[in-house]
Amino acid sequence: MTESGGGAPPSPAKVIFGKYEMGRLLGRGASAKVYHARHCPSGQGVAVKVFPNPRRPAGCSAAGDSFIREISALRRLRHPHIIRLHEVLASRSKVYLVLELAKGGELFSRVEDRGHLPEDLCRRLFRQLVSAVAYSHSRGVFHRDLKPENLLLDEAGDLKVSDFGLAALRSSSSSEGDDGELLLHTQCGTPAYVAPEVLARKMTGGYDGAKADIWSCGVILFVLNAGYLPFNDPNLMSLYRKIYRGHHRCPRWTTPNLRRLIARLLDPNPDTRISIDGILRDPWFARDFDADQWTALMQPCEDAPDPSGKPHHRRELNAFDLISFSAGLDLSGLFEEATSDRERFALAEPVDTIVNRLEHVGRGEGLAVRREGEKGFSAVVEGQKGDFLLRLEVYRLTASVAVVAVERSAGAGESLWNEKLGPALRGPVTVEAEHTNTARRSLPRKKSAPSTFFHCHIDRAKSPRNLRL
Ligand SMILES: Nc1ncnc2c1ncn2[C@@H]1O[C@H](COP(=O)(O)OP(=O)(O)OP(=O)(O)O)[C@@H](O)[C@H]1O
Repeated sequence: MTESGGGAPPSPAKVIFGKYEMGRLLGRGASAKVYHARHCPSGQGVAVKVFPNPRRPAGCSAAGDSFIREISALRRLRHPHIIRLHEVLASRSKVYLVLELAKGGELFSRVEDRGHLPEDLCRRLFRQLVSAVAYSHSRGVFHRDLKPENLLLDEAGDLKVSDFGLAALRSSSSSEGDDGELLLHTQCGTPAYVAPEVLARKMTGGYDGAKADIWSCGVILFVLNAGYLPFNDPNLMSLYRKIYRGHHRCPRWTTPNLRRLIARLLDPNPDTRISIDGILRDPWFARDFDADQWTALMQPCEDAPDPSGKPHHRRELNAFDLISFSAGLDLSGLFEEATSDRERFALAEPVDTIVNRLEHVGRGEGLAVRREGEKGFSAVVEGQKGDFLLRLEVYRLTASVAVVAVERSAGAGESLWNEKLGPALRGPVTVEAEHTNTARRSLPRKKSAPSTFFHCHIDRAKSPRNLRL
């Protein structure tokens, strides 16, 4: 939702992480607030989406899940009509997504202002939307919350799809082209834009994320052309009934070809609903269509130099990887303050190297170090009389990156960790932040440690030139 009249900034000229000057509130949604900000070194305008601390149980719409989904989705996507994620920053209490700024605001406001849009403009925006959706699907990302409020505009009035907080991702292990196998079960989205099979998921045992997004594109096309929703009712059950039936009435100015395409998009049966390929062949969509431009738009964008002008050295791990590669691995501890008996941090080393070093140092101190566990590695360090001192769990994130979880007993365990094992394990290899020589991406060990415990940089990519539809 856009803030009318502009909200107050979080605090006057507040600069976060030493490089983003926070400005006015651009909008707020269920899970986050979005601020205008200026990247101080380059002066470039950005949008900073601020999520609260995700210390919460998993769920479809709450903030914790939402930002992980959004990061995971956006890191796969580089497309001129999808909002670009520049950087992820985190403090103990908040996660910040630094996003490309959409200077033109929400498409929704444009439709509200003008009542409805002329047919040629509908076609241009719809093509841009379909190109973004087709590209996302080809990269295994299903948006699941497509609606005009999530469609932003840039300065030139071109479309930018945003808010992937409800997206579903096909696991990278599944092969390309098996979209049909990704049957989803979670009911997400905004009722007026949600496909009938999503509402009926309990009966069908799942739905196809690609077909559900295509339905939402149909609702959006209808809204652009009509200026009102195809299915609307203050009573939710009546609304659902209208959606199941798929009955809609196009305004009188709708041309026959557009009417036919809308009917094929708003087909309540996902099996007979038009596919992306069908849309490309549709006469209304295909009018003056440039197939070469389309093909180019489906290619991932190339990388571009860092906006700060510094050479960018891509590292194997950054905070962003920590979050988005963490499926199945509980990294919630990374967002909690370290306590005196427990902490977690990441190391840019293979699991085996870490455990070997732990054994080496531990034995040098006359301690027993036992390896155990199958999930990742657990190493238990015991004192000479067999009393428990430390438990370390070392999880593999990538071949050369691991997360270490430490639990220690009070007294001897704590001093052993602080004075010997901790420094020996962390050594000089703790993952360092991009653009800073001193900051470390490990959790702070002591209360005096800075509140920023990691940040990362995400490659910016060039938009292919002349590829706007
Ligand atoms: N990149 C951006 N550039 C400009 N404005 C933006 C940007 N991203 C978001 N906004 C504004 O902030 C509002 C809220 O953002 P967004 O929809 O991403 O938040 P959310 O909490 O994920 O929403 P939801 O309630 O749909 O989950 C948007 O509707 C839009 O007005």
